[in-house]
Amino acid sequence: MSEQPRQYLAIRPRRMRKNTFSRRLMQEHVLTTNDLIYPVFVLEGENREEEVASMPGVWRQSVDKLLETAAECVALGIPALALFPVVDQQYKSLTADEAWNPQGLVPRTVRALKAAYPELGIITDVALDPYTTHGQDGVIDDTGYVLNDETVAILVKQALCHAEAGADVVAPSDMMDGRIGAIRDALEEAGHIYTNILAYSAKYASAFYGPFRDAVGSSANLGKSNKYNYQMDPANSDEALREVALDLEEGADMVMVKPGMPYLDIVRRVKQEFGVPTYAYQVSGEYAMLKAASQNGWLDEKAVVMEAMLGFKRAGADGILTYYAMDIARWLRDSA
Ligand SMILES: NCc1[nH]cc(CCC(=O)O)c1CC(=O)O
Ligand SMILES: [Mg+2]
Repeated sequence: MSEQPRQYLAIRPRRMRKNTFSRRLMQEHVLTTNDLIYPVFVLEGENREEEVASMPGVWRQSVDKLLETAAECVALGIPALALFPVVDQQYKSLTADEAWNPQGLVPRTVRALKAAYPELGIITDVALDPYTTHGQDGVIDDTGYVLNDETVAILVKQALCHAEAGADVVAPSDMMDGRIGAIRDALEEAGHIYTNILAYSAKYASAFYGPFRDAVGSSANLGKSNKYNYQMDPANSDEALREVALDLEEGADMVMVKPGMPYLDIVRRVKQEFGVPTYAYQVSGEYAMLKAASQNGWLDEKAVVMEAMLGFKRAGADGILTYYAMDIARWLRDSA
């Protein structure tokens, strides 16, 4: 006996999608300005602004100009900036001493930003690549291998220098082992008990960092070498959980997954497993892709950027570091 076909569809998922009100009621995730961290590039001098060739709309700015950008971020309600220095070649060395110079570009910029906009969160990058002549994130031996413990000792000085300048959050992005614990101990000992650590726990050896290395001028120094002996293999996922577990045990307050869009599975697993504040970095190459396609008229920029943001939120990110932060904040404001 053949089965009778059903006469009516009891379940029609499209019913809920038919009207705007029910689509709104059914919406599971929402992006707000509270989710945004804006990465900025600072350089020496006054009244200087240079657009990054491979990142149209992204600028390297001297501190006075950066203060104007910060004012806009405050007005737009962006919670925090992530600061990256463009260091003059003359200050680079094998031992990256400039990384912890209290009069260096980063501490000077932090002091200026905190004095002008105390409520704006300032996140500093803890890593040696802007300060080494070879562009690696740490100090190297004569084979070019990045030395772990020697590097961590310098990262501790760098993090302390940033905290003393008033950074709210120090963000080690170097992937050395044990640096979170060493930095946490040093901060506690120095009385900086409220300095947050945002650990780049799962940072992959990614080709999507290309435009960033142009922006800070480390790509020429790096040449043909790579970062495979400290950044993670894109083939791995369990390893990310082990890295996050270690950084949390060592005293990280927040963890970062980087890059973003090709690694949303990692964001999801980290958030699900640990339930800690989890961030994703939509990196320079992701920005460059979306920007280039939009400039060609191949993609609708606002639509794809907002869709990408919802992807991060769905995956479980509590916030997104994105070069689009100011554009997004304006779009959110104008559609409110
Ligand atoms: N400490 C290195 C660092 N800090 C920020 C980025 C990349 C950020 C981006 O691509 O937007 C990188 C990657 C790298 O050069 O290995
Ligand atoms: Mg680690």
